[in-house]
Amino acid sequence: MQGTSNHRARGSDDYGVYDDAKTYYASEERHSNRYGVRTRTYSQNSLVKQLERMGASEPFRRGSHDESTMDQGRRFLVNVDATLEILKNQEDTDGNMQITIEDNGPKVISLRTAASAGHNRFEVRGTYMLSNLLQELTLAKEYGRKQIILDEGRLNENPVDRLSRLIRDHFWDGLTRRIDASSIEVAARDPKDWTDDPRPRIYVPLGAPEQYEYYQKVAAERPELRLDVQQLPENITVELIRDLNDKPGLLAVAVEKVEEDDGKGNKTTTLKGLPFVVPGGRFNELYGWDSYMESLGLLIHERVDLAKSMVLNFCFCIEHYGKILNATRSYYLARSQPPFLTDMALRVYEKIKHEPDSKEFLRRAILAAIKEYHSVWTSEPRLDPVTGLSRYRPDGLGVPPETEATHFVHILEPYIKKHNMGFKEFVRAYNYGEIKEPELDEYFLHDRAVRESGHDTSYRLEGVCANLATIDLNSLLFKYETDIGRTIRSLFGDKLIIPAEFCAGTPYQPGESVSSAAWDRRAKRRKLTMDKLMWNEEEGMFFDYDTVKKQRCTYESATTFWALWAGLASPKQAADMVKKGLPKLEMFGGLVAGTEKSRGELGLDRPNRQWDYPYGWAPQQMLAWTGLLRYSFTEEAERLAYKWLFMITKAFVDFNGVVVEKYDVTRPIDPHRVDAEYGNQGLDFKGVAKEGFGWVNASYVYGLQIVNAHMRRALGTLTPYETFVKAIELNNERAMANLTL
Ligand SMILES: OC[C@H]1O[C@H](O[C@H]2O[C@H](CO)[C@@H](O)[C@H](O)[C@H]2O)[C@H](O)[C@@H](O)[C@@H]1O
Ligand SMILES: [Ca+2]
Repeated sequence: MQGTSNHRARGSDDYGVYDDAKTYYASEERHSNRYGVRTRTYSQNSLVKQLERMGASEPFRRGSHDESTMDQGRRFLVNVDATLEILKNQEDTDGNMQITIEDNGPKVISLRTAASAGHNRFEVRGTYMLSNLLQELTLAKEYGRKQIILDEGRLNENPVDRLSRLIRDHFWDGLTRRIDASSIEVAARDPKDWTDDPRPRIYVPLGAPEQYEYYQKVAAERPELRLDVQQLPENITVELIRDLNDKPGLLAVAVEKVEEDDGKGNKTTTLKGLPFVVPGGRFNELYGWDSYMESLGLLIHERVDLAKSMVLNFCFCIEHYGKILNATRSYYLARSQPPFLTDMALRVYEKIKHEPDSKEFLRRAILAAIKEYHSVWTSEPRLDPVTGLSRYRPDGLGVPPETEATHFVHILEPYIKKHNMGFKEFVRAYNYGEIKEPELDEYFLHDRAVRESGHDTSYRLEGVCANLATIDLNSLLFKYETDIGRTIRSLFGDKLIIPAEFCAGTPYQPGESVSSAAWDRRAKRRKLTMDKLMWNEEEGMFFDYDTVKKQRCTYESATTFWALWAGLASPKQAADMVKKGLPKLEMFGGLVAGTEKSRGELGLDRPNRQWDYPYGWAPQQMLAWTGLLRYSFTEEAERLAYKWLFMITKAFVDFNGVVVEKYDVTRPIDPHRVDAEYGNQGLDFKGVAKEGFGWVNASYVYGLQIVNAHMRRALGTLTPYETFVKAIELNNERAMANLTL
């Protein structure tokens, strides 16, 4: 993988400068040699790798200069607590437990060198090195170290390498959850819980009796957890979901049976949760489209098992809850999120196809996707029967409880005044139908749809979303149709039998066989309808279609590029999008969610929305890069990826390793500062960031695969895109002049 090319391999007889924190700081031996005079004995394997990284070619010969060339640089002898104290008092001048370009300290600290047994000192300078020192010492302290021998390489590491390494070695693990006795405490925690007694609670579907029994046992054996185990009834109605809001809880997902040894040689069978990656911040459950984006990064980092188990968790959700949920909490039971299951399953399959059960894995995922396609996305209320296109339009009752407390204040205030009630009192009376307000019903119908769209919230969708056949959703469904058709044809002999358990909500009878032709027809029909109703050649963009007003919308959104990702656009449409659409949406840090013109004026009564200008989101970037590459717009894909990666890397360097949920792509200095809705997730850490944010982590490793090697190097030296381009042009001119033809 590109991202680790200049990192040292780990050998059992060797200390790697870039070892993960546990390996680095938990090793007694590494830090006990007070003078840092290590006799490096390189394993043959790590030696070969080291030489490869230095650009030497085989056959390698160990010459006399090897030891010095392989010297990893200076090492420091650091007293952890005392140095942390100095950093805190001297360098963290705004006291936020981070060292950033906004701190006004002297930006220099002198450390004792290990080779001199602490007699000599060396100065560590600048925000980046000092903040890395703070991060390293915070980790060292967590591992109980009082004194360490610290490699300078961990302080001045190329930032692209450092961030890639942190994502690979730390962030994925920090975001991984599984639901079973081993970790239910962490998995059940919900920072969004609004009740007075936010205790861990798990809801188990009726079709998973073993899990119900298992969690009851866990609750009985570990009363200190206060785990509340509830079984869901078969029929999950909107009234039930509303009633569960008094007792919100986690929803059970897939488990596997494993053998457990009780330590006395007795073997028993128990359940083990299939792991999944959560987005981060306040989002501590399995999400729909975040998981897809995360899987793109996980697959690059060879965490195939994790991506595979997320697909299996989605199959479980479709089988037991009828859909891939917005996320796995009781209050999300009625709504879904943008569907990506077929692409996710096919990417995992590509990685595991040599394994004996891989075909079965894919069959189950495709059957689940077929069920989801029919019963969720192409059934009413989501289906618009007139156009045959689909809309985000989930059922539900009342005010979504999981948003931040103040979110609906400005909407509800006039009604609260009218009924002369307090906020909570009004919300309850409205939710339970004691107060009828049809206008509010309409508002919340669209609000739920906005949240199902994943683009919560945006003026593109507010007050209208449930009526819109959006370009995003219909591109995704086109992708489902083409993926399903192609898979049935190429991998299942053009004949897929639908078992009884996948029939509910679909037009199929148990045992019926499905061929690719029907799926090809569906895709063709959708494309023709979308061309007719959504494409605007003059603007070079696809737009949403309002199925009630029967007109094309005008909001310019980055979702137009989803048509490229799905392969729905014609080559001419793709070229038009690049020529006319792209310039409207391309900013300093990559693609913006929508144009400023489309968002419109903001004011006291019209606050900004996080999925509008000037914010940029990882999924928009990733889908656009992939789509552009699909149509051979390599230069554009590379440029957009560079801009996004540059922005993330710069914020990472200047702001103590920060990686956040979304960025203000028009803000070169501090793009991580977002003052919209619930602010930004991923900012709130002390000393060292442990998780980043799921889809941004993924976009970083995925983007590094899109840019070329030149660009990657330029990113490592924080070269702005314009400077990089000028340097390339100059180089090209020189090369041209030197051409002797
Ligand atoms: O709690 C407010 C809203 O939060 C979620 O939406 C945002 O975070 C999700 C997780 O990263 C992401 O999938 C979504 O696109 C974001 O807008 C949640 O999905 C919403 O339903 C919820 O109301
Ligand atoms: Ca600070």
